[in-house]
Amino acid sequence: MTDSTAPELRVDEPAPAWTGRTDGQGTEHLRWHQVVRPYEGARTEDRGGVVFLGFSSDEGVERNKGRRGASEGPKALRGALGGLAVAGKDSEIRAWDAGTVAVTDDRMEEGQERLGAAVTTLLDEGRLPIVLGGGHEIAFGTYQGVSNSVVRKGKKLGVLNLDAHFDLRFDPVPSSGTPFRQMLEAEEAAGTSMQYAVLGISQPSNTQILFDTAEKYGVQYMLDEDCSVTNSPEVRRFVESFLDGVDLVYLTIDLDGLPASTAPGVSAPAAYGVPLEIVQLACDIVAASGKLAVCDVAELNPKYDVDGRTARSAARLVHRIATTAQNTSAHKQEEQ
Ligand SMILES: N=CN[C@@H](CCC(=O)O)C(=O)O
Ligand SMILES: [Mn+2]
Ligand SMILES: [Mn+2]
Repeated sequence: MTDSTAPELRVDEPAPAWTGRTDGQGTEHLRWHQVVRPYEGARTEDRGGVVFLGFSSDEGVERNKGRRGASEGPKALRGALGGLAVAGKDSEIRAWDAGTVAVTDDRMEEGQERLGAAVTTLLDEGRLPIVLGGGHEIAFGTYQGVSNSVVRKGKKLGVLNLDAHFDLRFDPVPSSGTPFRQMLEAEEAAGTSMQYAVLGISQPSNTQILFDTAEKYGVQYMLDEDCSVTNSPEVRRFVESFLDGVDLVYLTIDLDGLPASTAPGVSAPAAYGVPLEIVQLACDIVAASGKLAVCDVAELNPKYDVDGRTARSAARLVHRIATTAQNTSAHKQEEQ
């Protein structure tokens, strides 16, 4: 049973009904829309499992001079994931939808705080929160959630960003381009320790000052050009070495790290990009490590998507992470 004194999770929009093709009710027919149930806070009896949480926001991308539309990302991602088939014969997948935190008007910071509070509640209950964005300002909300959770206490946090961009901008106004600088500054102020790593950096999409900032903060990164499928052993080494140096991981996926052919529905499509195979490999390694605390997916912009490609790619990654993480001991139902 969950702790009846645990705070209720507060969102702005309730979980929608999940939909998708239905082939039958037996476990051999299962798709995600038949598995995901509305999350009921302290009334949700067992622990563990995955909880999806939407973060609907355009404000960070707007402030960062990008293209609006990511606020519709949670809806598109739920829609794409709903129709995917659950893996395996006797699936142990347990998944809930807690609804959506929505940024209204320009009140982005308030939304990030509400997202953080929701993520903290879920982490403190032993869940794996998977947050569906929303612009990459989602990251400073998710980060607040993990930082304030009991799971973080005394642990070195690793933040792995799969992204073409560092998002370490020094702009005075927070946006989708600043969350990791905000985190690193918060860690400095709190005297806590965090390692930031990025897979897929596009050199032409990041000015020299961003590389200088990355160096100042000891950021580990690999360029998109070095993330080809033939170079997958080096990618594996990079991710494993990052994992070795931290206790707990926050994995954040910015879909603009994928090639524009795979992910056209973003504010800043990638001319080069990291192949889906490699992004999935990184996700697999992290999800199977037992260190994954929380994950989010950012920048899905259905307005610019083509045939739902970006939503489908994102859904496939979420499917993979949720499945792999639940097959590792860390997120299996606690045996008490
Ligand atoms: N979160 C996105 N960040 C990128 C956007 C780049 C662009 O719009 O071209 C950045 O600030 O560098
Ligand atoms: Mn990006
Ligand atoms: Mn980003």
